Formats: sequence, C-alpha cells, structure tokens
Amino acid sequence: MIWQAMPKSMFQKPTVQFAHLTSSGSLAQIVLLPGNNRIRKTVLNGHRFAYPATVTQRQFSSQSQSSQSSNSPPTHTSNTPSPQLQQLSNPSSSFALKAKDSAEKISFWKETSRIFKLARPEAPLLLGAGVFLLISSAVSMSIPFSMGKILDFVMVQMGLKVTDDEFLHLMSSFPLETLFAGLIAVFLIGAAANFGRIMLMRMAGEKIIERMRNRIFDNIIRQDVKFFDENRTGEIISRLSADTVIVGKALTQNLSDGLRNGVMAIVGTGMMLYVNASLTLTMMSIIPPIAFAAIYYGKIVRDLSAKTQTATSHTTQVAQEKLDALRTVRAFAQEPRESKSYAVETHKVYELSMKETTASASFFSGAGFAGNFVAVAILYYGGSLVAAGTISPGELTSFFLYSTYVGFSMLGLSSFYGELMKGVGASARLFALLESRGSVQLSQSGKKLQSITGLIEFKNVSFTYPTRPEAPIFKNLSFTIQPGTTVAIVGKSGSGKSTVAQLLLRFYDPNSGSISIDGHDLRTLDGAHLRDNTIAFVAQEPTLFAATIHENIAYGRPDASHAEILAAADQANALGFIESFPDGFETYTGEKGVAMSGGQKQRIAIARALLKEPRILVLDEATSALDASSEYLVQDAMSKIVKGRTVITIAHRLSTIQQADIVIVIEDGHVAEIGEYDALVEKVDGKFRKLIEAQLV
Ligand SMILES: Nc1ncnc2c1ncn2[C@@H]1O[C@H](COP(=O)(O)OP(=O)(O)OP(=O)(O)O)[C@@H](O)[C@H]1O
Repeated sequence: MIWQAMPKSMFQKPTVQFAHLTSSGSLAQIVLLPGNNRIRKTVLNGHRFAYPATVTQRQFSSQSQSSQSSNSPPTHTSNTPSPQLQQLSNPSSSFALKAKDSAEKISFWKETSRIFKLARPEAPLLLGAGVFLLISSAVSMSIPFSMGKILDFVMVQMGLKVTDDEFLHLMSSFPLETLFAGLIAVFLIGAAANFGRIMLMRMAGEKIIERMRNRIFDNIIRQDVKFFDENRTGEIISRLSADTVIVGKALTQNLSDGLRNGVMAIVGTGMMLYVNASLTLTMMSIIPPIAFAAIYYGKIVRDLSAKTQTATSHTTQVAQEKLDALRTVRAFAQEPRESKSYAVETHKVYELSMKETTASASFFSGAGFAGNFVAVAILYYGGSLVAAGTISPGELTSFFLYSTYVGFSMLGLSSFYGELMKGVGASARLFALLESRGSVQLSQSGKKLQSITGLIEFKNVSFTYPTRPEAPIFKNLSFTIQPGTTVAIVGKSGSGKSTVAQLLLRFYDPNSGSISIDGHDLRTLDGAHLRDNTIAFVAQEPTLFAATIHENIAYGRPDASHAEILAAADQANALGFIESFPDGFETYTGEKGVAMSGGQKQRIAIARALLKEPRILVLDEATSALDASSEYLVQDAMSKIVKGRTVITIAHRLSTIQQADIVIVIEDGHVAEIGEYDALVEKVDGKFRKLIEAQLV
C-alpha cells in the first residue's frame, strides 16, 4: 500500500490529503478537513475507506504505516510528510486568498494605514465632511446647555429663585420668543450641516467602493490562468461585491460616525466638568469597564466577521456553481440536493451571525444597564446637590443631557471599533486580491513582433499544471511546425493535446525547455500583443458572451466593419444559419451562448478567430460538436482558412484531420510519432495507425 500526496486543487478546503493505493492497485483518496479533524472519504476505483471522525493526522499516519507493513513495503514514512505533502499542506503556497481569511494573521495597524491610503484621493470630500461634522456636533452639543439655561430662565421668570447667573441676566434682555427662534435657527444650521456631512461622506464612500472594485477587477482579469485554477470565481465575486462595501463603509460612514461620537464624547465630558466636576467623576466611573468590554467585543466581532464573510462567499460560490450547471442539475433531477447543499451553507452564515448577534446583544444590553445605573446615580447625587443649592435644576438637566450624549457617543465608539475591525478583515482579503501577482503576467515589457512567418518550436518542454505538480504532462516534448503548414495533434484522451494549445497561448509557462515563435522564446514576448495580433484560438468548448452574434464575432476586433464580420462568418460557413434567424447578426446568443446549438457556437467562434486574420490559428477540437453535415461545412471552411497560415488542429475525430500536412502523435508526455498523414496511416504497428484502428472498432 502506498501513501502519496494528492493535488490540493481537487478538494475544497483541506489541510492534509492522502491518496491511498490499495494492494489491489485501486486508488482511494482521504481528506482531513480543517478545524475538527473529521475525515471525509472519497472512494475511487470502487474502494471505500471508513476512518473514525475523531482520527487525527498523526493517528491517521500511523494507521497508514501499520497498513503499509501488513501489505507491502512503504515507499516513504507517513509520520514525516514528504516534501511534496508539506508543500501541499502550506496554505500560502497555492491558496493565496484563503491564507488571508484568518483574522489572527491580520496586522491591525498595517491594514488600517492601507485602508486610509485607499481613501487619499477622497481627502477633499472627507475634509469637507469633517467641517460639516464639527458644525453639526457643535450644534448638538449646545442643546443640553441651552435647555438647562432655558429651564432656569423660565423658573426665574416664574419667580422661583433657583440661580443667580450672569447668562440669565443676558437672556432676560431678549423676549422668550426671540430666544426660541434663535434656537430653531441654530438647529436649522445643524440640520444643514448634517445633510452636507452625510452627502459628502456617502459620495466619498461610493467613490472609494467604485475605485476599489475597478482596481481589483482589473488586477483579477490580468491574473495568470493558474490563479483561476486555484480560486473559485464565486468567492472572487463575493469579495468584489461584499468586501468592497464593508471597507467603503468602514472608511466613510463608520469613520464619520466615529469622529462625531469622539467629538461629542470629548466635548460632552468637558461640558460636564464645567457644570460640575464631582458629578462628572461619578459618571466617569463607568468608563473603564465599558472600554475594556468594547475592546473585547471588537475582537470578537472582528474574528466572527472574518468567518461570516468567508461563509458568505461560500454561499455565493455554491449558488453560482449550481446555477451555472442548471441544465445538468435538472437532467439528473438533483434540485432538492442542491437546495439542501445551499441551505447548509446559508445555515453556517446564520450560525455565525447569531454568534455575532449574541456578542452584540450582551455588550449593548450590559452597556445599557450600566448607563441606566449611572443615570440613577446622577439623579440621586445630583438631586441632593440641587436640594443643597449647589447647582440649579437647569444645570442638573444640562448635566443629565450631556451625560446621556456622552453615554451614547461611547456606545457608538465601541461599535465604531467593531465596524473598523470588520473593515480591517475585509480589506486584508481585498488587498490579497489586489496584490496577487501571477507568474505569467500580461507584461507590457516584452517584444512586440510586428510580422511573423508562423514557425513554432517546442524544445524539450517539460510541464506540470501548477495545481498538480506531481502529475507531469510533458517530459522533453519537442517538435517543430513549419510556417504555413497545417498540423494535427492527436493522442489518447488526457495525453495533453489541449495543453499544447494552452502553452502556445502562454496561459502557462513550461517548467523547463522552451516554446518559441519565429525563434523568439514566448517568455521574451509581450503576451497580450502576441494573443491580440498573432494567434487566434477556438477553444474545445467555445464560449460566447451574452450579447448579439455580431458582438460575439467582433469580440477580438470591436472596430471591425460589418462587411468584415460578414466575410468572417461566410468563411466559417456560419452565414447561412445566421441569416436564417429573424434578427440575423443581431440575434442574442444567450448567456454563455445557451441559445445557440453546439455547431452554431463553434462556427461563431471560428468566425471570431478568423476576423483577427491571425498568422497562427489554433483549433482545439473545433469540430467536436458538429453533426456530419455541419462538420462538412466546418471542414470546407477550414480548407479555405488554412491558406497562408500556420494551423494547429487538436483533434480526436481522426477523420477530420485528413487535410493536415503533418500529424503529431503525443503519448506519455512526448512525441511518439510525427509525419505525413498517409505515411503514418500506412506504418504497420505505428501509433497513429493504432489510434485510427481503435476508433474504427
Ligand atoms: N487546469 C488544469 N489543472 C490541472 N490539471 C489539468 C488541467 N487541465 C488539464 N489537466 C490535466 O492534464 C492532462 C492533459 O489534459 P488535456 O486537456 O491537455 O488532454 P487532452 O489530450 O486534450 O484530452 P481530451 O482529448 O480528452 O480533451 C489531463 O490529465 C488533465 O486532467
């Protein structure tokens, strides 16, 4: 029995994975899930493996050892994971985004300073909002003072000698109506300032969110293909939509509320000290326990928020994947199962949200009780001061109102901390997306070949997909394709035919060896320029965008004239069916071309490739979805389009490649046979002949 590392990409979120080759040669894979050490079992080749839910990695390894000794000699000891396994167990080695999920790894100060740097272009708006904030806060803070004075004033007017204050003398020189009108005017100024503050803050927030989304999408779309092998699109979409809003809110609304609460807490405390210092000290006794509770609560919220965001992005992933595959789900009648799997994910979000709610409820109810307790204390102690004539009823009223303001501001400040922590967690995930740099960049620095002949050379190319480093696809693959020739690449399923196309398009770089066009190594060329001007590609499963046929054909050359688009469609033998639609070229192809047949999709994709007039054309199984008559139409189109181009056809249907000048047979990662079609067909015991014979059976 042999234990070996399995590719991480095959599973959703494992920490340790083993492949288990049974004594009979069957393969079973076992995954140790993170967190609770549960083992999920997947059975391959008909073998089932059941391990206790509590088994740990070490126990599991020793089980594997004992099984090894009882069956066959071990190839390596499982207690010490192989270097390969160690590499796979390291989350940062491949799952770049997931590594950032853990809130513990996030440095508060680093993230906060990065968040503020993001807001720098909005500094004028934020500054304006800050000025409005000061005005509205000043108005708010004048309310308790004014109320106290008016109360005392009214009592004095009523003949009650509650205080002898210079301010009251000043007030008595105005009629009461004027005083109230003045107060309303001040409140109006406060309302206008509040309006300005909210508008400017909101504008800044939306601008930040817009900029972040654009920058992140721009970075994601330039990532190398490996990035998309490793990360699920649902997760990325969730980050783009949800995390950007959290960071935007943290920077604006939250910051604005935080500042407002900060100002009100400081000014309110100052005013309380001014009104009565000993009463203030009574009130202040509540601050240290609330501050400690706020810090603790903020940490809980940060951790839970990071987990909730991850769980939310999983729900998006699941929904996206299942809805994308709706036809398969429907065909297998698996709707209830998919609804259930979605419900499992939403329930995780619910559970985490409930934990967050419990933390909030405990904190806010505790803080509320403490506040009310202090209010009673103020009334008790303050009432005795009024009775003793130390302070007036108006002053006690002012004090009481200030203490309420300060109390609410402090509560607000504590949730400010919690919200800021949410923003910090979300921004760490966003920066991971923003800073992620693939190994194959869309570099603008490489050479831009203006005209090429179309000579293609693969020299000793060795390659493994980055997510499956232990499964080599090519070992010293070498061949040369002369300019202007049509070459068919054939081989068994999974032999790496499509991988040749992916390497030629520089979706991946080879591990060793070189791939060159006209003698220039692809790594020295500007990849975007190469794909834009030199090579056109029709994928195995051509993708159409949710747009019109015209827009789909013009995708690589949006400036193409209608006459050019018509000519490309004609060359691809697509004109007939396009013109048979009532809307012709304006016919909508549906999401991912769902409103087109397989053959129609392929011919639109061929027309799209032809419109670019490429020197090199790569057709990956371009005729696989066609029936006999459509295949004839595509073959006919092919014979017209190959002239003057280097064409690589990757084909399984060997009947479709008779027009090829050269046939390359790939087997076991290298070229097993190369030659003209007729010569290879006639070679007794030849690999190509065997492939054809196998297809005839
Ligand atoms: N993105 C990927 N990540 C990891 N492994 C991959 C990836 N794409 C393909 N492979 C693996 O690489 C091997 C070669 O795949 P490829 O698609 O090139 O085969 P093919 O010869 O074109 O097969 P077919 O004729 O069935 O389409 C397969 O074993 C496949 O599972």
